[in-house]
Amino acid sequence: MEIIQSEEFDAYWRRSGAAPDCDDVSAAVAEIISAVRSGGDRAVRDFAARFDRSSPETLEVPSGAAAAAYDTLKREDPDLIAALEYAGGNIRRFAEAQREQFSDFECEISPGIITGQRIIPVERAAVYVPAGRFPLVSSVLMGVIPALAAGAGEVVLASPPLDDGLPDRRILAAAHLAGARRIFAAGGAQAIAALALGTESIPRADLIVGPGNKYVAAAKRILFGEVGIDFIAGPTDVLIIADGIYPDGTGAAGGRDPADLIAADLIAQAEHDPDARARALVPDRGLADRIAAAAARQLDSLPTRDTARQSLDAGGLITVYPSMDEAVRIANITAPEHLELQVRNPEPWIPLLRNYGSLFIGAGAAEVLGDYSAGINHTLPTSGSARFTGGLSVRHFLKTVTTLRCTGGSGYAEALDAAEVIARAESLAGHAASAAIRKEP
Ligand SMILES: NC(=O)c1ccc[n+]([C@@H]2O[C@H](COP(=O)([O-])OP(=O)(O)OC[C@H]3O[C@@H](n4cnc5c(N)ncnc54)[C@H](O)[C@@H]3O)[C@@H](O)[C@H]2O)c1
Ligand SMILES: [Zn+2]
Repeated sequence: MEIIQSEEFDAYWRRSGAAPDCDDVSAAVAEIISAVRSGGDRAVRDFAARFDRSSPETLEVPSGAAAAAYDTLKREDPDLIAALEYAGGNIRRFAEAQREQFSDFECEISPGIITGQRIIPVERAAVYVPAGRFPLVSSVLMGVIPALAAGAGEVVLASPPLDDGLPDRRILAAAHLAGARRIFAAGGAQAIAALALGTESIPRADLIVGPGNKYVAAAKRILFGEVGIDFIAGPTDVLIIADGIYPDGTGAAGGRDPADLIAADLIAQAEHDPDARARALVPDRGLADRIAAAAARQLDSLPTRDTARQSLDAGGLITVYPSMDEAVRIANITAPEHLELQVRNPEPWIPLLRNYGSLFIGAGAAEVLGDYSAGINHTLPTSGSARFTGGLSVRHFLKTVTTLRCTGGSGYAEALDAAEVIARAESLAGHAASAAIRKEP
């Protein structure tokens, strides 16, 4: 991990940017997309043979396989099924509460002019579930449950095939539990291309959501427009703003150095991917050194230490800030996917923080709860895209469309007059005539 002073931050950021450079994969991904466009299923299978653990003859998972995986797992690993059901319940309750915030309405904004909004769910939503490095069982729940809460017509899922030609059976079980209709054994850019364009056996989706590595992210970026996407949910990142003091003000939780807890949260991020970014903002160099030392210690016994080390070596950063105002400034520039506010008194800072996917308020609100079980969504904007979007929610599966009704009256006449005048200014005589012909003679 690198430790810098806050006055060095701006230069660091200009040099390194929000995320590792993914431009290097754009050309390769564009080729994958065009191969799938012309070759359909066969191209998907060819790429699977190159990049995945198997190349399944049949891309669609047979119906019944997900239910069977669920039944088997319920016997063999009942704790996992119970945990997924618990998490799914929280995710569903939150998604349903979000859905209630969207409503149809009509309002007469001027006599005879009635404008309206209608909320219409997308017809077919596809959820991508990553499984290159780790089978992200939780991503099934995070994608499928909000889609169903939104009322999407059909929810399908794609995830890379393992050795047996099927997605990880825990992913299948979770898909059954969450209610995905059809499942495809396809991964990476080829899966995104197939879902966006349609192939012989994979139906074309209206919207693709879900996280993925840089190949998945690049494919979503390129195909956006031909298909709807949620946003770029690429290699993950976290920023922890700490003051080294626990909420009880003692400076330690159960005698434990806060540095241990901060290091644990940084490592939990770094273990995802060498491209993951784990960063902290701390008030003094001593705490920064203790975090770096704690991270080194904790890594030793971690099974995922190789990936975590690569990530921390490449972009792990602790910045020492002189004041909370400066910490807030840096946090807003960083626009992290996850922002943890591990400070004694978080409240005053919350309104000043503007760019993040999810905010974790206080030392107890661990990011891992957001990842899995608390109910908020873990599919969040990365690469600084929290500057302009929040994370996955029911909103992504809903279209806010508008309606117009005209019932005559003074407002109607005024609107026709104004339309005619503006049309003439644009030299669009046909538009002007279309307004004029509706006027009272
Ligand atoms: N932003 C979020 O909300 C969020 C949440 C969870 C996970 N993530 C991220 O999801 C990612 C998961 O990545 P993953 O790799 O484990 O799984 P993945 O399923 O995203 O990617 C696996 C696929 O990558 C493709 N691939 C691998 N090497 C390739 C190559 N050289 N050329 C072309 N294609 C290639 C393969 O087709 C393979 O199927 C991580 O980066 C993680 O940080 C993000
Ligand atoms: Zn995580």
